[in-house]
Amino acid sequence: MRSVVWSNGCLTLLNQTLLPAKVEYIECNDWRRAAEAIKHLEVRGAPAIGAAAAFALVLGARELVELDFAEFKRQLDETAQVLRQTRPTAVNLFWAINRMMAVVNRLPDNTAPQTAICALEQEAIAIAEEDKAVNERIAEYGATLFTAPTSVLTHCNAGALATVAVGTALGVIRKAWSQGNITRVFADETRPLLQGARLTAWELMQDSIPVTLITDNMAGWVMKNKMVQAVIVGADRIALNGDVANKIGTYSVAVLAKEHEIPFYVAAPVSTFDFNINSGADIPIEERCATEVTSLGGNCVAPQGVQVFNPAFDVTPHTMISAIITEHGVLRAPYKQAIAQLSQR
Ligand SMILES: CSC[C@@H](O)[C@@H](O)C(=O)COP(=O)(O)O
Repeated sequence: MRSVVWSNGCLTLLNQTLLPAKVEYIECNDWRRAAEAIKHLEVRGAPAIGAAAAFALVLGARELVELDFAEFKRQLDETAQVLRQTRPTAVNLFWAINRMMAVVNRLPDNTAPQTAICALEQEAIAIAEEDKAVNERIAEYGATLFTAPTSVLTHCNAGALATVAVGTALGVIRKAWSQGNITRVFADETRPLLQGARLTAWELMQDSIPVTLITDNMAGWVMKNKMVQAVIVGADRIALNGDVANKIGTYSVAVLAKEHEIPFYVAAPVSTFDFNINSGADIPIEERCATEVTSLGGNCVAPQGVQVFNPAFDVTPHTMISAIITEHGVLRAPYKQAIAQLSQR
C-alpha cells in the first residue's frame, strides 16, 4: 500500500478520497493534476503531500525543457508557487518544494534544463526514500515508550497512507505491536472527512492490528473507563516551542488526555518542524469549505444556508504533550531547548 509512487518517471497517487470502498490510483501526467490531488485530499498527510509536490515539480520541469535556463527557473518558480498554495498548514509541503528549488538554484547559469530535470528527479526520489527510512527510525524510537501491553488512541490518519511508507504515529504503533506492546488501537473517526474511520481503521485492519472505531465525542468516555493508556498522533507543523498543529480535534483529545492523566505523544519527522516560527499562534490554519461539515456520506445533514466554521487543523500547546518522537530520538520538555538542538543537526 503506497500513497505516492514514482515508477519509470511517472507519478501515481492512491486516491484516498475513495478508500476504503475502492482502491483506485490516479496517473498524474501533469503537475496540475497532482496539485489538484493535494488540494482535494486525494493525497493527504503531511509527508505524503511533500513527496507528491516534489514529484509534481519534476513533471512541471519537464514542460520547460525547451527554455533557456533563466526562463526555466523563472517558470518553475511559478509552478512551485502554485503548489505552495494547495494547502497552507502542513509544513512538509513547503519544506519539500524549497528543497527541490534549492537544487535548481545551486546549478550554474549555463546548465541545460534537461540536466536540471534529472537533478530534480533525483532529489524527489531522495525525499521519498528518506521519508520511509525516517519513519522506520521514528517507529524504533517510539516503540521504546511502550514497554508493557498498552491500548492506545489515535486521531486522524498518521499512517503509511499519510507518508511515503510506514507512517509516523501508526509506524510507532506497528513497531510496538510487533513487540507485543499494543493490545488495541482506538481510532477516532475524525469528522468532517473521516480519515480515522476510512483510513486508519482500514490501514490497521490490513495489518491485523486490533482496532476499535469510535466517534470523536466518545474519546473522553473511553479514557474515563480506562480503555486506553496512551494517545499517539501525527503532526502537520511543529513550532519552536513545541506547539503542534494536527488534524482538527487533536487539541480536544489532548485536553481529555491531560484530565485523565494519560500520556499524549506526537510522532513526526524533522521535516514537520518549522524552525522559523516561535509558537503555534503563528501556524496558518487551513479553513475548508462548508459542505464538508454540512454533509455526511454525500447526504446533507444540516439546514441549507447555516453558518459553518470548518478549520482543518488545531494547535495543541506544548504543555499538553508528553513527548515528541522524531527520527533523532524522543524529545521531552523543555521543548524549546530540544527543538533548538534539533534545528542544528
Ligand atoms: C503523518 S501524517 C500527520 C498529519 O498530516 C495527519 O495527522 C493529519 O492531520 C492529516 O490531515 P489531512 O487533512 O488528512 O492531510
